[in-house]
Amino acid sequence: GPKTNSPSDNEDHNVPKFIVDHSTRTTFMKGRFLGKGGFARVHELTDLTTNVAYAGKIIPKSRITKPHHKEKIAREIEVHRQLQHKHVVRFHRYFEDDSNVYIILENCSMRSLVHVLKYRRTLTEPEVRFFIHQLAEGVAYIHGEGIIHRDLKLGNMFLSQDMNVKIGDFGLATRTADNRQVTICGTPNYIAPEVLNKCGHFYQADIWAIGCIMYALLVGQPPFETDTLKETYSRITNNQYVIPPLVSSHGRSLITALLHPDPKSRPSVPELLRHDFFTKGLFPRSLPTLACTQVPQFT
Ligand SMILES: COc1cc(C(=O)NC2CCN(C)CC2)ccc1Nc1cc2c(cn1)c(C)nn2-c1cc(Cl)cc(CCC(N)=O)c1
Repeated sequence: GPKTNSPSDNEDHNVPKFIVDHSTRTTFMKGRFLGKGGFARVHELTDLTTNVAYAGKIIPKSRITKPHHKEKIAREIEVHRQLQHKHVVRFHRYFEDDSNVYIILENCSMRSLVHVLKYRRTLTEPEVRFFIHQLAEGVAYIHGEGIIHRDLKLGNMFLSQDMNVKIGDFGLATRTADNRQVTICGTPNYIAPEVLNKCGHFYQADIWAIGCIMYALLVGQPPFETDTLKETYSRITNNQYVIPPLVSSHGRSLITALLHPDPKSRPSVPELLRHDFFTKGLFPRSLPTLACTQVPQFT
């Protein structure tokens, strides 16, 4: 269509085809637009030295207007760059030029579980075992590094070409050390009651989010979803949700434990990984990419 001439639009779109990281003299070629989130527009960026394609978050500096914007991006980079695990999106590097900040991340070519669930509506229990187990392994690693993600959701569970879960987007993550600050910076999707009631934000809030994600994958929608944020928050505070009969007894038992209103009563990640939901049911070693669009046949 016609090139709009509004400055904001141009500044977003005027990223050159070739982007140079002068600190390492690496040139990236900008490929197709993958999507956007927060201040970032994401393109496929290919490192011309290695021909490896990445997901490059491009953040125009002109959009980083307030100090807390800068802090949020700095935090995302500072937290994410130190993490290295099979189920965490690999942070490749970051650099900046006069116009933009570039965050170069592992490309997850099967996108995220948001897209899988949109297409499939619900997943089978073996698939949910596969995905939730990988998510929990990644969360165990992050917590072991003293980090709380604080915004675990389907859209942050990226999928690699071989259908493995990669936890991404550390924009709201925090260290347990500076966990005294209880303000919620964003509106995390699966916000835990103790966070809503400002009783502090600890590892158990991520466990709660895993419960919300597990429920959404099995049932097809999140446990506390209503038409208004006010009603949703009221249901979260009152722990008001229903697990439909289609969910197995082990699935029901695990969801109930993860969504316990008292954070101290929720299972730790190691307890979660030992739950009968994982040990007493078909647990696929891998998933075919076909599972993004149809029910896979488990042999
Ligand atoms: C090949 O890999 C991808 C493909 C696509 C894709 O097909 N997007 C289509 C492109 C065409 N348009 C019309 C619809 C979206 C989307 C994401 C891909 N990979 C991909 C995307 C990735 C990452 C890794 N890998 C990471 C890490 N962070 N992000 C990331 C970050 C932000 Cl801020 C926003 C988004 C967009 C969310 C979305 N709609 O998927 C993604």
